[in-house]
Amino acid sequence: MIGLSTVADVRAAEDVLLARTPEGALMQRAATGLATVCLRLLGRAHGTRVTALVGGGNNGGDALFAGAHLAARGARVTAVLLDPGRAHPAGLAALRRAGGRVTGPGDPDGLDRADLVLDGIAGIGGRGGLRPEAARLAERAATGPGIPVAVDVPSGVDADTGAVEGTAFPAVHTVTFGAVKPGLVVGEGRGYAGTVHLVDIGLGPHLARPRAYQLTDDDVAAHLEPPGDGDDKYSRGVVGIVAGSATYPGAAVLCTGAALRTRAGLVRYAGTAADGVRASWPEAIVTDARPGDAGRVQAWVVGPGTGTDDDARSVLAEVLATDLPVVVDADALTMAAREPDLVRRRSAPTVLTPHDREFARFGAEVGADRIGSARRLAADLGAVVLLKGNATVVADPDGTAFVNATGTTDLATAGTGDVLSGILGALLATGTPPAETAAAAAHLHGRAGQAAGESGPLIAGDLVRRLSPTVGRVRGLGLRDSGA
Ligand SMILES: NC(=O)C1=CN([C@@H]2O[C@H](COP(=O)(O)OP(=O)(O)OC[C@H]3O[C@@H](n4cnc5c(N)ncnc54)[C@H](O)[C@@H]3O)[C@@H](O)[C@H]2O)[C@@H](O)CC1
Ligand SMILES: Nc1ncnc2c1ncn2[C@@H]1O[C@H](COP(=O)(O)OP(=O)(O)O)[C@@H](O)[C@H]1O
Ligand SMILES: [K+]
Repeated sequence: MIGLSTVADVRAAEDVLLARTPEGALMQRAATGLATVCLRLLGRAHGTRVTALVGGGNNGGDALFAGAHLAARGARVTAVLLDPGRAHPAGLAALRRAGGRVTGPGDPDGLDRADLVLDGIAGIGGRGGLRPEAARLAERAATGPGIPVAVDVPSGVDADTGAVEGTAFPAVHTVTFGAVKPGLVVGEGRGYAGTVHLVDIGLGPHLARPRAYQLTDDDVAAHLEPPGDGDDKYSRGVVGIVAGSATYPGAAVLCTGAALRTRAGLVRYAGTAADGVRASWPEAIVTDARPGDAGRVQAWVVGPGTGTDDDARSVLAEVLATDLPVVVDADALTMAAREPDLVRRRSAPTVLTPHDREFARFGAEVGADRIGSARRLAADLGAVVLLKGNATVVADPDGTAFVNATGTTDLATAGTGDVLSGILGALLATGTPPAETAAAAAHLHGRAGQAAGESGPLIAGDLVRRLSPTVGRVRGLGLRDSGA
């Protein structure tokens, strides 16, 4: 797992480390790591042009020292000082010694010819939307030819939430120090950070235990282990699907197929789209009776395409009255938002899987702080909330959160959510902790999306078709990651 550390946690760890290291040592580690990534991106230093946008804090100091490293290797480095009176003195001196040029914000000509632009305007000390002069430079960098590289955090991005007010520096690469900050991987910030490179400056042992994580293939592989010698079709959990309707059988077919393709132990289906499911998936055990008559299961998925009429409501209430884990998706979310106590009174795990509009039905818009919003709803309902989006967020009622690292915008197509709930139900039936399981499902779903999107636009059925090879691939990558 990759821990995502808040600004407060990074500051606290830095304080401990700063007291134990010679003055300036941490900034040297940061700047050396930054220059190393820049050299890799440029391919060579000699003859290249680098423009550093330099604010009045330590983030600007990092940019100046990295600029000095690059200048010492033959790059033509120009530092544009936003606040000349407050530019990091030692960094400025180092850059000058190495032959770098220094200008002010009125003379940022270098931006139009740069091979690489370093954004050292503001890092974790940045507050609110970029000031006009900084915003102008960020916008010019966006249209210029140079590779935009953010120092620690793209300026204008809130490092904790990913919120962006107005303009932010549109990085293609972000070189971040000590720990990945949540704002680099979630919400709008994710789009501004590009590829995140983590430079180890020795903070690790001093960092508080993170409350948010990204899962890796290695972590997800642990949720996808093949059956053991002693397993049979029942032993690793049976999932029950309540989805679709006579008018909308598609959701039932996608959800059931996704469950089968994720962990094909045994999948039961109960609902009014039984004929469609039978025709598509002879492997599933199908009934058009109520969930209680479907046979024993270890987890339920309820909601995709069920509608919200009285019958659908009574089926939802029946499923939520069980002591089994339940995934509440789509139409079931609309009904649960009207009667949240159906969820609150449960003691078994519940996972809600809203997109933004479904989330808002529970009383508040998602807003710019997606992790915070998911955490609030999870705590309010005592349920895991999987908030879908470009970077899906999972929040446990205890505050632990996960931000998904996989996926593609190709997933923005009808029915892909039905596939996610099928995957999630299948994994939840194994009895693993619900929040991490939900995060694993989102990860696998994203990987299937990436695989299906490789050859062009995808439709939801392509995800189901790609699931088996994707499970195999994630298992394999997991083995490789863990060094086996
Ligand atoms: N504390 C440490 O030991 C280390 C800090 N490091 C660097 O230091 C950074 C934190 O430094 P600081 O605390 O000095 O703060 P920053 O340099 O991140 O931010 C403060 C500067 O940003 C400007 N600023 C803030 N909001 C702005 C806005 N909306 N528009 C325009 N300008 C704005 C301020 O005027 C000030 O010049 C980290 O992000 C990292 O890059 C690294 O060198 C590693 C070691
Ligand atoms: N822009 C996007 N980038 C990445 N993933 C997206 C994007 N838009 C949607 N998705 C993903 O696609 C899925 C859509 O689910 P949902 O909205 O429930 O669709 P449906 O109800 O049609 O099945 C979710 O997993 C979501 O995270
Ligand atoms: K920055």
